[in-house]
Amino acid sequence: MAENTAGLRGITAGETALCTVGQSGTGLTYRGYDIHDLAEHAEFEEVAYLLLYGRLPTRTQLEAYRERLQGMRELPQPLREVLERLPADAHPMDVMRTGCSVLGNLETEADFSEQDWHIDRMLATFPAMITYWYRYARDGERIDTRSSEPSIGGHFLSLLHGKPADPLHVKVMHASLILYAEHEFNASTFTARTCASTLSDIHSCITGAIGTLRGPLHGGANEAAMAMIEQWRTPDEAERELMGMFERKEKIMGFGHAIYRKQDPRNAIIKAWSRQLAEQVGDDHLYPVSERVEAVMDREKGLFPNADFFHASAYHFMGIPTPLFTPIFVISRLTGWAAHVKEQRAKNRIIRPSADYTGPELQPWVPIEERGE
Ligand SMILES: CC(=O)SCCNC(=O)CCNC(=O)[C@H](O)C(C)(C)COP(=O)(O)OP(=O)(O)OC[C@H]1O[C@@H](n2cnc3c(N)ncnc32)[C@H](O)[C@@H]1OP(=O)(O)O
Ligand SMILES: O=C([O-])CC(=O)C(=O)O
Repeated sequence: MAENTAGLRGITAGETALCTVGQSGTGLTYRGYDIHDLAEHAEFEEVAYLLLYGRLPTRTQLEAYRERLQGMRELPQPLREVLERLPADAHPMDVMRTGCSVLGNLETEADFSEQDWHIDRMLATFPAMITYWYRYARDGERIDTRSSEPSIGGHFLSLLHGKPADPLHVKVMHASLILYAEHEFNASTFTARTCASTLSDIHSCITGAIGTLRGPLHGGANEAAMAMIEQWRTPDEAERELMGMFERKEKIMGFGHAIYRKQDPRNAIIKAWSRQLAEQVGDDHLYPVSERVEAVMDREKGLFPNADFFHASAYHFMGIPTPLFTPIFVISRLTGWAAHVKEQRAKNRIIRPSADYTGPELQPWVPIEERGE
């Protein structure tokens, strides 16, 4: 029987030198480097450089790159004004989508030779874009969007909390941003590449990708997973409620994957950080609940946690509000999206697949007077 190709599953839709997903069943590499090595040894900015510029930076290149990004963090005043006008109850992913689009109006990519500058500018401003809106909407405060934190993750945390970031949290942010940075032809990256294939500008590519990442079947799953686990006070309660969800045929967010069949290699890494953070904050239920959910999903459904599931508890333990979880994914995945846009532009043909027609046969035209009420 022909394989089920709905959702383009199993169809090769192009080439990439950026990433392999599940090539050996469970593996993940960025430009040939294993995700375990990157998450253990690298800082996020090194991985961003690797993805965007094709090789790991030397120490001098990394320092220069970090300094360049630090110097680009200030938000343009008209963008602040737009952010202030967005509703306080807007979804932060909608804020990111609008913010990116506004930036593209204020600093338009006039020519592809400018692409690296615009990518760096987005990388530098996205943490401030979301935290400026969040702090204004929540506290009515117009925060200073500069910080002395050299890393993107530390910068995000210090703007969010209004104080220097905890060193352990900075480490977790490096790992988290590395894990989320790139994943081949996932839905949001494919959106970015499709947009790029029309020779559109970089902000349009990234804005479209943000909208695609927002959905709960993709990046939005980390928030949905948090909403689920925070309802449960004990592992036994979690197990009982999960069994009810199975009966009602509900999807369990943060589990399963379109490509991986046995495990998502990012899970063990973020799970270990979640465990360490649970110890740091003295958590006695969220981490045990998460572990029970993992065990029950394996026992009952043979499904494993994807990158999103233990990100929920990890981010929560760092004091990050749930609606900001997916915007952090944006801050990270921007690097993968942008690297794919560059790759598409370097060897472009407009992406335009075909469809099998399932509509009616050719029909005679019916004038409007003859169509009835
Ligand atoms: C960073 C990321 O984007 S990772 C993905 C984040 N998304 C989520 O966590 C949302 C929950 N998971 C899902 O919805 C899916 O697993 C997806 C969207 C990730 C992958 O979808 P698909 O490729 O269609 O999944 P797949 O073909 O493996 O599904 C096989 C079966 O398992 C079921 N299944 C898969 N995931 C789940 C889940 N999380 N909960 C319950 N059942 C599930 C499917 O409904 C399907 O059953 P069916 O054949 O009776 O319809
Ligand atoms: O690859 C996918 O389909 C989804 C995913 O895990 C990601 O984008 O990180």
